Amino acid sequence: MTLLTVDNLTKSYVGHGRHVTALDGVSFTLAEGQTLGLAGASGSGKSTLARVLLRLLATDAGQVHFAGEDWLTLSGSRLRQRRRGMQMVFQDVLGAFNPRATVGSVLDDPLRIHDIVARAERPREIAGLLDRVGLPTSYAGRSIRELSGGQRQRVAIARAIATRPSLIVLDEAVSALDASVRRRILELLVELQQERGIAYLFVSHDLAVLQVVSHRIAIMHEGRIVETGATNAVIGNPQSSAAKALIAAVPRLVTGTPTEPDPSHP
Ligand SMILES: Nc1ncnc2c1ncn2[C@@H]1O[C@H](COP(=O)(O)OP(=O)(O)OP(=O)(O)O)[C@@H](O)[C@H]1O
Repeated sequence: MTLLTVDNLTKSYVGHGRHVTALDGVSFTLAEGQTLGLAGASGSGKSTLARVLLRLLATDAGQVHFAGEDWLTLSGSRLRQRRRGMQMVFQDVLGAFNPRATVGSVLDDPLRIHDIVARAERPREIAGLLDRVGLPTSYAGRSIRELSGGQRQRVAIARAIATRPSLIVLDEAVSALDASVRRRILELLVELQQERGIAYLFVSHDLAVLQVVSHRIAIMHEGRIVETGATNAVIGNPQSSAAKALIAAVPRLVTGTPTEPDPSHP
């Protein structure tokens, strides 16, 4: 079943005498429980697309259907209600929080705002979320600033899954992490997807990361999707010059091996 349909999205930034077309007629679909990897060089429009989908940024034109709804026209209480279905993990989303905020309060927010479980149940739910992302439950009392980058991303993932979403948009979610930490976070994401049937839109400039998690890959270049296909077809036999350039930029990429996404080979 199709979960997300993006149709002809267009977005320009205007200001300081400049006009930049960041999205130029972007269309794609994403099925339930699947991962679409969105790759592209810096400035190709990936973050703009992620922000438009999350309703953090308005689009100029185009449509999005998400979970059967006309997503970009939702507003007010209906939008607030439906946001629980689409969550995000950004490069350092927790960096935007008050650094003194505790892990427990960061996880309590979505549970309270979206009324996921009764108030009395929340501490147990928070402990379960921490445990699921591989953190000790005692971390609920720690402040965000005490955590390493990898631990922060685990909390960000726990926060994203707290509302039991059908889609998580990840924007360079593992890019700032060391290779071994990155590999373990990718494994966790793959496990969570298999367990819970969550779809991911996984934005990264790094095709080696996308190869691990993606069922399909879309390549962005100058605001357009210039190529899309099954992960190993795109990596093994790229058609566009943008895809070829991204592949050339990752020497460790395993090309020409038609296998399923495998979390043990990042
Ligand atoms: N707030 C803004 N004001 C003006 N131009 C912007 C703004 N945000 C992005 N742009 C421009 O829009 C284009 C697309 O940027 P975007 O950040 O979406 O690309 P990206 O592929 O995510 O790149 P990166 O990986 O470097 O973040 C770029 O040319 C960028 O300079």
